[in-house]
Amino acid sequence: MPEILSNGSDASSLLSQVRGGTLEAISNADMTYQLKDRSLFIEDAFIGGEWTTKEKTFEVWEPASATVLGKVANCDQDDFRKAIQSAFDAQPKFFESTTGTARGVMLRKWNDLILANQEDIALILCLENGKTLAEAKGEVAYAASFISWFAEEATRSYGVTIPSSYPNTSLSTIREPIGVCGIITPWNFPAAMITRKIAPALAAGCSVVIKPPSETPYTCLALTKLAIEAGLPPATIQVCPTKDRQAALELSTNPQVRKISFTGSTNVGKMLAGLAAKTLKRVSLELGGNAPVIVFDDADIDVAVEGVMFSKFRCSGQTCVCANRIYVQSGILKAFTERLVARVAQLKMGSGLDPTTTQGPLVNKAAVTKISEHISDALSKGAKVEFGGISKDDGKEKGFFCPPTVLSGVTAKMVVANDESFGPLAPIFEFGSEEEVLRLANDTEFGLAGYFFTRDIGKAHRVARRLEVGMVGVNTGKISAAEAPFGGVKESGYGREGSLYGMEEYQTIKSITVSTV
Ligand SMILES: NC(=O)c1ccc[n+]([C@@H]2O[C@H](COP(=O)([O-])OP(=O)(O)OC[C@H]3O[C@@H](n4cnc5c(N)ncnc54)[C@H](O)[C@@H]3O)[C@@H](O)[C@H]2O)c1
Ligand SMILES: O=CCCC(=O)O
Repeated sequence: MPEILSNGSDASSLLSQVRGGTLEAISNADMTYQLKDRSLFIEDAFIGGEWTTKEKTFEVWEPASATVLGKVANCDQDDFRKAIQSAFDAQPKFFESTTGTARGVMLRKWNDLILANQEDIALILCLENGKTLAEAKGEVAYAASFISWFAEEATRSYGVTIPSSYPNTSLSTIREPIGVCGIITPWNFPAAMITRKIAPALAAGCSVVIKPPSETPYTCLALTKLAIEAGLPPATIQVCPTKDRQAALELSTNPQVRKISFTGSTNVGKMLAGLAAKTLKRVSLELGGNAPVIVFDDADIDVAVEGVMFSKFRCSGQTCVCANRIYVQSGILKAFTERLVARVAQLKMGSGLDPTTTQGPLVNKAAVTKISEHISDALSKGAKVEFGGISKDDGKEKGFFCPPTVLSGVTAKMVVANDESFGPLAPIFEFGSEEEVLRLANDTEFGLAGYFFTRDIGKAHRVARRLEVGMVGVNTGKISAAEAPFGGVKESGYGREGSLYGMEEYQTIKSITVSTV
């Protein structure tokens, strides 16, 4: 196996300077990183418009050094109840006292403050999530793009007039905020998964109670501080970090919450939807994926390789829309595999703070173990390692590092064909015909994203329609943007985020019939 892990030890010495919530200055031989605004590193909950210190805390880890970064307030059920009550009281006042334009102005200001603090937020995000600083900066900009998008959409919340079948009667509709929204998000995009939900909720006039991921709560707390500075009424945003999952379930059961928006794993999503059904809450679910990438014989191989690199290795493979299965047609299998391996060999694993790193660590040890298990299972059933391999745990390296790996000869019988790896594992399957690959690609309970590469325009339209997914990339691995509807079909969930549809998820339609006599 080639030597990939080059600077894990640098990472650990570098990160050893920021233990225990003293995130002041981080430096190594080549660079000095410093939070310009130290007050963005917050360990409290935000309940009822107040920063709330808790005696009980939970540890947040740095994946790059496998050590504790700090300790954050661990909210209990009572905290959730208080937060929900406060959001419930604040919401009608917020909607009635603001126009869509006024909410848009606040959101715009929040967007501007986030961009003004992009470097600080990216540093916090990089430390708690592990992704590279460059990716973290990209995520902060991506997160802000949802806020600026919904700042505009806030002014475009239209009703319709409907010709009434009754004489002398006018019939029209208005859109109203659904009420208090419970927001539960994962660690892989600590900023963007939150803004993609709360920007449309606030634009619609809702209030929100957020349970940020316990692995990455700091980014959410920094964003919240800036939201309040931007003028959003404090009680419209409540943040309850917790490691107590039972306490967080209050969001799914409390009748004052009218909507749950969840991004995360399919099993947890199903459980939350079941609980929310008891009080008939509206639910949006952005769940797991098992994205196929299909490379047809007629594809431009370089374009396909770059598309796979982006889709597979973004956030070290920990993206719900990441390529999970790479189907390559027989005629170009050898050429594609060689070029993909050459590109993967250029990746460099290490601390996200090192500017030469392209692949940060995975979120925790369990994530690394899962990839090792997928590789072992595939090898035991006949797959071959083209690059990388099982992560060596020789005790020398700290951090949850996992080498980027390419496997060939992968088949539908292997675990990786059916289970989301959520890591830097690129398994290559060979296929013969379009019909065969569509059957294989759709043979999964998931349906989030799918990608394919071809230069045949007829095939492009045909295959895009036949893939059973919510989002398709044709000749590209880049499909995410504020203006693009984001969401899945089948067990990847329901509801759409971003785009012209995103705000509808947080609104109800009221019809008003007026007799004009
Ligand atoms: N479709 C999408 O848009 C999208 C985006 C990102 C991640 N994901 C999916 O998320 C998964 C990875 O994220 P994860 O491991 O953090 O998922 P997860 O389901 O374990 O956790 C997601 C969130 O739910 C909380 N949670 C977990 N169990 C809970 C419980 N019993 N009660 C209340 N809250 C609970 C977590 O603390 C976290 O905040 C992957 O499957 C990935 O595909 C989907
Ligand atoms: O991981 C899921 C979300 C990533 C994205 O928005 O592209």
